[in-house]
Amino acid sequence: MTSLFPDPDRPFRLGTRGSPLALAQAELTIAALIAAHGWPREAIRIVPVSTSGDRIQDRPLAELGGKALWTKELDRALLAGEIDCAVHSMKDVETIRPETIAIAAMLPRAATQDRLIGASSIAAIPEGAVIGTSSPRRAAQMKALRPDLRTSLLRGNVATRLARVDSGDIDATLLAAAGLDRLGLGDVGTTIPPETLLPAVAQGAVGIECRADDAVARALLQAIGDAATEACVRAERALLLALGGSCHSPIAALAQLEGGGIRLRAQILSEDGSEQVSREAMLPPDAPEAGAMALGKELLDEASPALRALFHP
Ligand SMILES: NCc1[nH]cc(CCC(=O)O)c1CC(=O)O
Repeated sequence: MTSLFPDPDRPFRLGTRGSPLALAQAELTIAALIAAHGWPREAIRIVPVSTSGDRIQDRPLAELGGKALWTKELDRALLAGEIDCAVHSMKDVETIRPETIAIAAMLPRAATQDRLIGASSIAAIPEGAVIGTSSPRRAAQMKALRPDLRTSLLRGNVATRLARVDSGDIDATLLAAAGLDRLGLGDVGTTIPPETLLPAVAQGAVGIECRADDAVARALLQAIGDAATEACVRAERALLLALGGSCHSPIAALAQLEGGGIRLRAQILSEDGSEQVSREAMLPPDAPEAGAMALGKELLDEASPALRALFHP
């Protein structure tokens, strides 16, 4: 299609949070756009946008209002026409987006697993040790596997979290392998397989949003979208929607292409890990949403009333 870009006077403005991980994800997006469209680097300008999630570090995300903390300032800049697209970790993007904003593309998914920092395996974590995490999923999963462990709130960017383990403030933590890899920390920590720790919805996926009515940006971004990633993340997000979709409740899910279908594994847990329900389903890759939502309902049907009460479908 014909487009305004590249035009040195009108670069494609790419909005991103300013954290090192967000900037690394912005650079991956820029590399994909350059490769797809043959643009010079100057055709794209990074516009850093500070979000409430970046500014408030001392309280759990769930308490502060959830994932909107990562998106609302970027949404505003997008809708105000200050940026042409916004790059996000899909894990941090709310399940229900404004109708005026479209998820135009997702980059090929990176590693989906968590890595354990501070011990060589979950079994090797000392008795009674403190796991730093701000994720209800990780806290519940660790307590399910090791009821002797305690958890303490750990927020901040990846470097801050690693430093808290190094300083001995906490004994161990879990971080997304994707984030560590993107920061050049591929050798940090032990990768835990999904059979042991099922990851968060959309972990490892980078999504790029634009205004829903911006056909030019949408087409430019669609060229860098990875269909397999988009189908799998759509399935995981539909499951999250059926469960009431928030980061307040311990929910884990992983969709992967397998033998021409999508295999969706899902788990919900009580906050202390004492109860967990796991289910999986094979879904059609072209329309996984209905089956994913049905799987979410199955999980809730199987849960005790106390566990079900954590969710708001
Ligand atoms: N909630 C923070 C967040 N959002 C996305 C990632 C990692 C990158 C990804 O999952 O794609 C992280 C850090 C972490 O969980 O270790």
